[in-house]
Amino acid sequence: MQTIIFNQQQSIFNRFIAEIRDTSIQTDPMRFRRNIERMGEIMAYEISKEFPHAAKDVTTPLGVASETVMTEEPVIASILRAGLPLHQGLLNYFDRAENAFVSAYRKYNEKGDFDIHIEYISSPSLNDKIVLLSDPMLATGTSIELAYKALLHKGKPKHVHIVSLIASEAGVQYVQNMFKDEPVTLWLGAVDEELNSKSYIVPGIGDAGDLAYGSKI
Ligand SMILES: O=P(O)(O)OC[C@H]1O[C@H](OP(=O)(O)OP(=O)(O)O)[C@H](O)[C@@H]1O
Ligand SMILES: O=c1cc[nH]c(=O)[nH]1
Ligand SMILES: [Mg+2]
Repeated sequence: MQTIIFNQQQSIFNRFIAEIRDTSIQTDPMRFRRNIERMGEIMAYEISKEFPHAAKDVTTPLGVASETVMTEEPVIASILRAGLPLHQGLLNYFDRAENAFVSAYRKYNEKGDFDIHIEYISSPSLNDKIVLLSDPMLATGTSIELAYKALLHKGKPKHVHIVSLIASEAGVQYVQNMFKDEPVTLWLGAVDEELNSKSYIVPGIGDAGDLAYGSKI
């Protein structure tokens, strides 16, 4: 399984990662969402290089141009709710994609432990499709795992690109182990060392869903 980590290279992508981490910039939720969207756009561009392409003749006002263009559209499958701005960024470039949504949230008990609950799924057939499974945070990896298993009820993709912005080392290992024999590629913005006792990524960014959409009760 191939893993690509964007902030290991120098590019403007790293400024967007830095901004979503920065508490002085996190006060602007529109900028937070838009930075996530912009990273989704950059990732879509890089992922598109892996797609099948073929030559196509295009009629211009002055003649015919041959361009090598993508021949297949993905299904973009995102985990609610923090996945929404990343989904939009991917969709801005893969603008003919089909779309799927899975709800996953941490349900806490009195002891402070939590389970991941999946209650909603909306998806086209995934049989033999290229699927982009997106969620900005990959902490323990459980949400990705359960969302993927739920999506399998909608068909078996031929390739899955997991797209995440901030991951923990433990989460990356968990996902790499889970998908080691599968046609899966892991695209990550940055990998952080730690998970704290509440399974938040450290230094991370905090709660991505709350930063994008406000706190919930
Ligand atoms: O890898 P994991 O340990 O499963 O954690 C990552 C999950 O946590 C966040 O969602 P959250 O439960 O905060 O829901 P939200 O998007 O509604 O805020 C995030 O968007 C992932 O889905
Ligand atoms: O660090 C984390 C972990 C899970 N979900 C988040 O939003 N942030
Ligand atoms: Mg959250």
